[in-house]
Amino acid sequence: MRKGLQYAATPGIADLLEWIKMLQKAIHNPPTMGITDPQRQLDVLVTSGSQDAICKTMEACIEKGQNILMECPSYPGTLGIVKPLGPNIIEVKSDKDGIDPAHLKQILSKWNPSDAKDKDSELPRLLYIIPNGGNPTGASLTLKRKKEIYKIAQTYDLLILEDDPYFYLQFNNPYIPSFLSMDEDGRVVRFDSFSKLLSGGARVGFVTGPKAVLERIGLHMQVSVMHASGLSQVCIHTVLESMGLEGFKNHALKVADFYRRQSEACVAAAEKHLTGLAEWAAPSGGMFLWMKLLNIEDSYTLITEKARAAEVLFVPGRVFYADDTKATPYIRVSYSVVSPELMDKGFERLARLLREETKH
Ligand SMILES: Cc1ncc(COP(=O)(O)O)c(CNc2cc3ccccc3n(O)c2=O)c1O
Repeated sequence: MRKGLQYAATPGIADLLEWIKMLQKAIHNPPTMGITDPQRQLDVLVTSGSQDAICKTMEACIEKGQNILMECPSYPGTLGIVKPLGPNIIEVKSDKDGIDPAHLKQILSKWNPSDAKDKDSELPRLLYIIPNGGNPTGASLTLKRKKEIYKIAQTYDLLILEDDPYFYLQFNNPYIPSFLSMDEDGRVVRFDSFSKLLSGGARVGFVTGPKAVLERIGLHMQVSVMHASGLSQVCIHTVLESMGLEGFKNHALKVADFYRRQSEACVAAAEKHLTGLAEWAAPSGGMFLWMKLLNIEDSYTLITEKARAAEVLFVPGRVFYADDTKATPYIRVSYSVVSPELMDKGFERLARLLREETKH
C-alpha cells in the first residue's frame, strides 16, 4: 500500500513492470528484447488501460492530413481518438480471417517503397490492426496473413500498431503468434490490457514497443496522467504475483473457455431465430459477433430506436467505420455478460422486428 499510495515513476511501478516484461518474454519472446540499438530496443510502459496507450500513441504519431491505414471495420474507441487528429484514414478491408493483405498491398502500390525514406512523401506510416477476436468482427488474423502483412510493413517501413486486448481470448490453441513475436525490426507497437482477464475498472494496460516511440508516449503521460494509478498497479501486481506465470496462463485459458462457450450459445441462439434474416461468421475469439441484417439497407434506426424500445441492445454497424454517416446493414452483438436464456430472448425480439421491417 505504501508503494501504491505514493507518486510513482511514469513507466509504472517497478514490480509490475518487471512482471510484465517477464510475461512478454514468456509469451511472445520478442526479437527486440535482444536489440542493443536504443532507438529500437524493446520498452514497456504501464498505462491507464490500453485505451490511454492507444490515445497517446496516436497523438504522438499522427499529423493533420497524414494518410494512415486502419483495419475496417474497427474499434470505435480508436476511431474516436484518431478522427479529431484529422488524418486521412485509409480503411483496409477485412474478412473472417482478419485484415486482407491483398487489399493492403493494392492500397500501397500507389507509392514506391523508396518513398518511405522521403519524409515529405504521403506514403502512410502507420497500420492499425486488431489481430485477435476483433472488435467488432470477432475475427482473428491467420499466421499466414500476419507474416505477409509484416513483410509488407518492412517493404514500406510501416509502424504496426497491434491492438490486442483479446489475445488471451483466442478460442483456439496454441495462440496465433503476435506481430511482436516476429518483430525483428522494432516496428511493432503492441497494446495489451488486463481488462479482459482481471479487471476493466482497475484501468491497467501496457504498451510494448521500440524505445523511440515509447519515450514520446512517456513524455505525454508525464504531462497528462503522470502515471497509471499506483493503487491499481499494486492490486494487479499482487494478483499476478499470487498467480505466478503458470497460474496466469491457466486463468487465461479458463477465461477464454468461458467466452468460447458464450460465443457458442450466442451462435446457437442466432441460428435458431435469425436464419434467413441475418448472416454472420462464428467468432474465433473475443466477445463480439458481427452480424449482417438481410434485406436491410441501414441498421441504424432499427437498432437505436425499435430494438431499444423492444429492450434489446446492439450497436449499429455505422459507428465501426471512419465515415459513421454511411449506411450499413451490420450490427455488433456483445455476448460477454448475457445468459444463454437472454441471448435467446434478445434474438427472438430482433427476429420479430426484422420480420416487421422486411414484411417476412
Ligand atoms: C480493440 C480494443 N482496444 C482497446 C480497448 C480498451 O481496453 P482497455 O484496456 O480497457 O482500455 C478495447 C475495449 N473495448 C470496449 C470497452 C468497453 C468498455 C465499456 C463499455 C463498452 C465497451 N466496449 O463496447 C468496447 O468495445 C477494445 O475493444
